[in-house]
Order: sequence, then C-alpha cells, then structure tokens
Amino acid sequence: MKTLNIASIPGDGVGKEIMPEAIRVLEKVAQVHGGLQFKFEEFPYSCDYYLKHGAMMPEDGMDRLSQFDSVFLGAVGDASKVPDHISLWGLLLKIRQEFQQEINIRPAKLLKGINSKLSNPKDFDIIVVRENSEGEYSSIGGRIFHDDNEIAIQNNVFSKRATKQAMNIAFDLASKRKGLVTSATKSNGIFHAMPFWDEIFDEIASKHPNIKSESKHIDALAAYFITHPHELDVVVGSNLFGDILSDVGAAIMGSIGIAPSANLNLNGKYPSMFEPVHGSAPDIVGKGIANPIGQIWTAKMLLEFNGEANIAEHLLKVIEAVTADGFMTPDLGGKYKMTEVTDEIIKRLDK
Ligand SMILES: NC(=O)c1ccc[n+]([C@@H]2O[C@H](COP(=O)([O-])OP(=O)(O)OC[C@H]3O[C@@H](n4cnc5c(N)ncnc54)[C@H](O)[C@@H]3O)[C@@H](O)[C@H]2O)c1
Ligand SMILES: O=C(O)C[C@@H](O)C(=O)O
Ligand SMILES: [K+]
Ligand SMILES: [Mn+2]
Repeated sequence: MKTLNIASIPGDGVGKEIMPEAIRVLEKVAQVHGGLQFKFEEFPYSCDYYLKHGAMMPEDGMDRLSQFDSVFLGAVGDASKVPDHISLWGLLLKIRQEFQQEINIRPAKLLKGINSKLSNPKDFDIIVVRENSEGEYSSIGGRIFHDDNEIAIQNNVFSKRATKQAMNIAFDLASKRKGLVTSATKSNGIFHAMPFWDEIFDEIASKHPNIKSESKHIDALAAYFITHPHELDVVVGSNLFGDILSDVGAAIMGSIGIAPSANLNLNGKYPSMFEPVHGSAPDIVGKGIANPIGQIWTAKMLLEFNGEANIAEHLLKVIEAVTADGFMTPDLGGKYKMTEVTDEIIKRLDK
C-alpha cells in the first residue's frame, strides 16, 4: 500500500468550503485505486490564525510542512481581517519561495459541457508555465518621505538560472504537446529585465530547433488569449505575467472556479504545493455555491505529480463527464450546489 502524507491548508473564505470536498474525492480515488491511501493533516494557517497569533503560521510552521509529501492548499486572503500583502507574503508566497517551488504549472483547457466566456471558442488546450519565485514578486524596495512627497520603490529580480529553468520546462512540455512555446514579454517598455528575458528565450529556443517559438508582448498576448486561444500551446511568463494570463485562461475556460495549479519544487528538497488558481472569493462565501472543480482538478495534479498519472487521468475524465451532463455551479451557469457537484463526481469514480 502506497501512502501519501498530505498537509492540507484550507486557508480563508471558500478555501475552507472546497477543501473538504476535494478530500472527499481523494478518499474515494484511494478506494477505487486499491493500492493507495492518504494521510491528511490539516493546518489552520489563515487570516483567522493571524488575528489570534499575530502571524499567518507559527515559527516552526515551515518545518512541520516540510515533513509531508505535498501541501494541498485552498486559498489565502481575507482583506477584512488582514491586508492582502501581509497574508499572501506570510503564507502562500512564503511557502512558494522557501520551499523553492520555482515553477507554477497552470493548465487552461475547455471541458465538455462548459460554456466558455468566449462566444465561439474553438477547442483550446493551453499550459501557462509561470516563473514562481522571483520577477515582479520581490520584497526588495521601500517607501520614503511623507505626504505628497512619498516615494515607493519596488525592484524586480530576474535571475538567469530561474528564467532558463522556466523556459526549459516550457520547451520540454511543448515537445510532448503541439510543439509551440509562446513567451510573454514586455521588452518595449520594461527596459532591463524584459530584453534580458527575451535574450534568454532566444538562446533556449535555438537549442530546440524542432519546437516552434514566438515572443508576444503581454498586452497583445492577453488579447490573443481571447481571440486565438486554440493557436496557443505552452506559454511561459514571469511571475506577474503568468499570474495575469492564468486568470485570463481561467475566464476562457468558463470560470476561475475550475482552474487548477501546481507549484513545483524541482530539486526534491521540499514538498510541492497544489492549489487552485482562484482566491478566497469573499463575495460567495457561506452560500454553498463555490465551484469545487478547481480544487478537485488540483487534486488531479497532486496525484499526477505524486506518480499516479493513470488514476489522475481517470479523475479528470470523470470531472468532464459531470460537466458534460450539466452538473455545474452558478459561476458556470448551472443550478447545482457545491456538494451536489462533488457528490456526482464521487458517484462516477466507481464506474
Ligand atoms: N492563490 C490564492 O490563494 C489566491 C489567489 C487569488 C486571490 N487570492 C486572495 O483572495 C482574495 C479575493 O481575491 P479576488 O477577489 O481578487 O479573487 P478570487 O479568485 O477570490 O475571486 C474572483 C472572482 O471569482 C469568483 N470565484 C473564485 N473562486 C470561485 C469558485 N471556486 N467558485 C465560484 N466562483 C469563484 C469570486 O466569487 C469572484 O467573483 C484576496 O484576499 C486575494 O489576495 C488568493
Ligand atoms: O500569486 C499570486 O499573486 C496570488 C494569486 O493571485 C495566485 O494566482 O496564486
Ligand atoms: K488558491
Ligand atoms: Mn492570481
């Protein structure tokens, strides 16, 4: 019997609602699999935890999480309790950076039965590879002076190593898919970092002559996601560009409530972390209508990256069968509750 030890962090808002749903699904997956079991330990790290303890997690929090095979996270952020930059840097970004989860894989594809926010989408299947550890997400800088003289300086950090790594992963993925890598740039406006990014991209591209490659400015690329999603394959972007593009990707999938993501540690020193693309959705908390599919599709990625690709594929097929038959929450235009969608997925996992 293979055991996967999973640290679950429901976090804030709908994170607390969808996490139990995905765990129900994973327990069922284990039962159907026969040779797999999960041991979950839940950690209450969240904005509520911050209000009680003055920090998003205790001092030994990272040590404790490091003992697990993977971290499974819901969503972080409740601006009514803690400013967003404090909660994100104290938990989500802290885990990404300290566990060296330098790559964030964010698929965007159309499932059967789901109406995209596009009026006439062709079949698209995109993977956004987001550099996940540096770039625009840096705490280097500061604020000086007061009143109207106040100045804020924010430094971006681009290392050749992490940039190459993200691009190499993108080319590897493309070699197993349609064979196209698109780089998100802004080298017309961002004077130092983006020409550097483009040079590295050209260098990596020249080492992959069998893979097509192209650079598009982020503004044009965001529009291209809307107008030509079916032409894209793998898209590689910096931390901020990857963040924005993955929400655009989620919108053309039909809802941000279904988009999954995997924050990957590649050196094996720390666990990877799996969490949906969306946040804590404060506007729908407590209504029972949060879409559980983002968290459940994320569970599929957790299975895949823990060596269980077959059952992971089965799970995604089941999710798609459920959407194809119209079992959807209101964000997708459906009339079903969160738990009803989950129940339907669990029911069909047996078949
Ligand atoms: N990775 C993360 O944990 C993460 C990601 C994004 C935002 N956040 C945080 O979440 C909070 C809210 O951020 P936001 O409003 O910008 O983004 P959000 O993703 O929480 O919500 C955006 C919109 O999508 C909807 N939505 C999100 N998840 C849904 C689901 N599962 N089912 C149905 N609809 C869903 C919301 O109702 C809202 O209308 C902030 O504190 C922010 O910092 C965290
Ligand atoms: O990375 C972020 O900025 C937080 C959230 O928006 C995300 O996409 O995970
Ligand atoms: K999330
Ligand atoms: Mn985001």
